[in-house]
Amino acid sequence: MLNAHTVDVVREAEGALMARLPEGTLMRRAATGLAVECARLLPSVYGARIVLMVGSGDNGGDALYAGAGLARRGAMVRALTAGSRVHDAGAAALRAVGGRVRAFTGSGADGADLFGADLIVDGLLGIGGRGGLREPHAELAVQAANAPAPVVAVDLPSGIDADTGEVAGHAVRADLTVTFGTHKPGLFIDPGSERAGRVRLVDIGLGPELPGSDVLRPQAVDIAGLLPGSGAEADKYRRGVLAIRAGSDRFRGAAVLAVGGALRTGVGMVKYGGPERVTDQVLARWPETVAVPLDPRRSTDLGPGRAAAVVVGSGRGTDSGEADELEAVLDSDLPVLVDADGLTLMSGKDGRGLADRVRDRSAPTLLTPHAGELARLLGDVDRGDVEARRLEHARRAARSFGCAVLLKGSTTVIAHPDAPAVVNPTGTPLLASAGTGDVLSGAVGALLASGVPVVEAALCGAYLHGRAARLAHGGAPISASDLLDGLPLAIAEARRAGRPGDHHEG
Ligand SMILES: NC(=O)C1=CN([C@@H]2O[C@H](COP(=O)(O)OP(=O)(O)OC[C@H]3O[C@@H](n4cnc5c(N)ncnc54)[C@H](O)[C@@H]3O)[C@@H](O)[C@H]2O)[C@@H](O)CC1
Ligand SMILES: Nc1ncnc2c1ncn2[C@@H]1O[C@H](COP(=O)(O)OP(=O)(O)O)[C@@H](O)[C@H]1O
Ligand SMILES: [K+]
Repeated sequence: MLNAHTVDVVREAEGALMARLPEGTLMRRAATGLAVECARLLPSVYGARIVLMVGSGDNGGDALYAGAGLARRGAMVRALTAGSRVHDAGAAALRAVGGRVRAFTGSGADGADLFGADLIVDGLLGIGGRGGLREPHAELAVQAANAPAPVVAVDLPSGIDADTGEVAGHAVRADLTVTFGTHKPGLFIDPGSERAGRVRLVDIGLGPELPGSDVLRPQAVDIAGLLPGSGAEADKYRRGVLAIRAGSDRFRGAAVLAVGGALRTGVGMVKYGGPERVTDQVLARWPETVAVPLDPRRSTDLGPGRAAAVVVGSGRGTDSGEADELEAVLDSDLPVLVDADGLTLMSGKDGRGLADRVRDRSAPTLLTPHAGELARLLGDVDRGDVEARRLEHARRAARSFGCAVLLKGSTTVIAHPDAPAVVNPTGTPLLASAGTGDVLSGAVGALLASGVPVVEAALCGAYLHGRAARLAHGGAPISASDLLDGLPLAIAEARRAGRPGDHHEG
């Protein structure tokens, strides 16, 4: 797992470490690591034209010291400063080895330097950044984006919120981010993560000072360890029975996709309950399904044999019959995944108290909203607020409903009231098509039915779902049905990553 820590935690850990070390040690370590990564991006350091964008804080200091190191190796380094002051010692170090330092004015000469650079280093703002970029920082970010050179962000791209990934206005778009000591949550979560490019962590000795993570991001090997039936975990989980209450006469495909998602992820048995015509279609595509034609659907009977988990809501409808069904499912003592129309019913103000039923459950519950559904569940925010600060809103919903929440979208985040948040690294815009969410609900449901704990099941399901999208057609566009063919490939890939000596980065 990759770890991320918030700004307050990083500052406290840095304070404790700095108190034990000679002054300037940490900045020297950071700048050395930064210079090494910059050099790697250049065909030759000697003669390379490097432009540093330097803000008034220590982030600018890191850039200046790294620039001095590169100038010592023959690079032509220019620093364009923004803000009221500049890190004096860093500027002196750069000047001492022939680098130039001047204030950015937006003149033609500044533009020419940026446009003619071989490499641009963004040392405008680090963890001290607050709110949207002010001028002239914003103008520098725009000019860097228009220049052809690769951009390396120092610690994090300037203009993204380190704790949330929020971007208010302009932000630097980096090809590579060199971050120090630990990852910052904003590097994992969109819109920030999308600005960060590749992320490299430089060890500055902070590890022993850091508490447990605020946010985790798994790698392939972590997923391998969670998958039922793989290696040492083989007898930990018993492949169980999953009951699926998805799809309706209007949305028959949702049932077919959810059942397929479960079967392809691996489950002992799927029991499908729904209207007769939908059931026929599910059986035609997946004859291994045990079908329970239900009409009326309010039946609480989950069919023959005891289910180990229930998926409810995808494409199901929001009439009173479906509300009855959701109520009955929530009253069971089984792990329950509530998706789509189930979430709409929970947000309803019809006095049924479905949200309270979720709060009162003692068995695990997982809500799987997209940003619009989460906004409706929370009631006092809109979709845009949720998309801007995904982690904050997923956490709020997890606390409010006392259960696990998987927030779908450009970065899928998973929150639970009693656990660190987890961010899925495999999301891809390939998934942004109708029906992919139904596949996800089936896949996560299968893991729940196999006994995987709720946060891990959500994470594993989202991870495999994202990999399946890429593997199904080698990165070419996919439909939700294609995703079903990608799932076995994704599972095989994760298993390979779990074999000793064959570890992949996630
Ligand atoms: N604290 C430490 O021990 C270490 C810190 N390091 C570096 O220091 C950075 C943090 O340095 P600072 O605390 O000086 O903070 P920053 O360098 O991130 O920025 C602080 C300055 O930016 C200005 N500012 C804030 N928001 C702005 C906005 N939206 N638009 C324009 N200006 C804005 C502030 O007025 C302040 O002058 C880290 O990100 C990292 O790069 C590293 O050298 C490693 C060690
Ligand atoms: N821009 C995006 N980048 C990555 N993943 C996305 C994006 N948009 C949607 N997704 C993913 O696609 C799936 C869509 O699910 P959902 O919103 O429920 O749609 P549907 O109900 O049509 O299946 C989710 O897994 C979500 O995380
Ligand atoms: K920066």
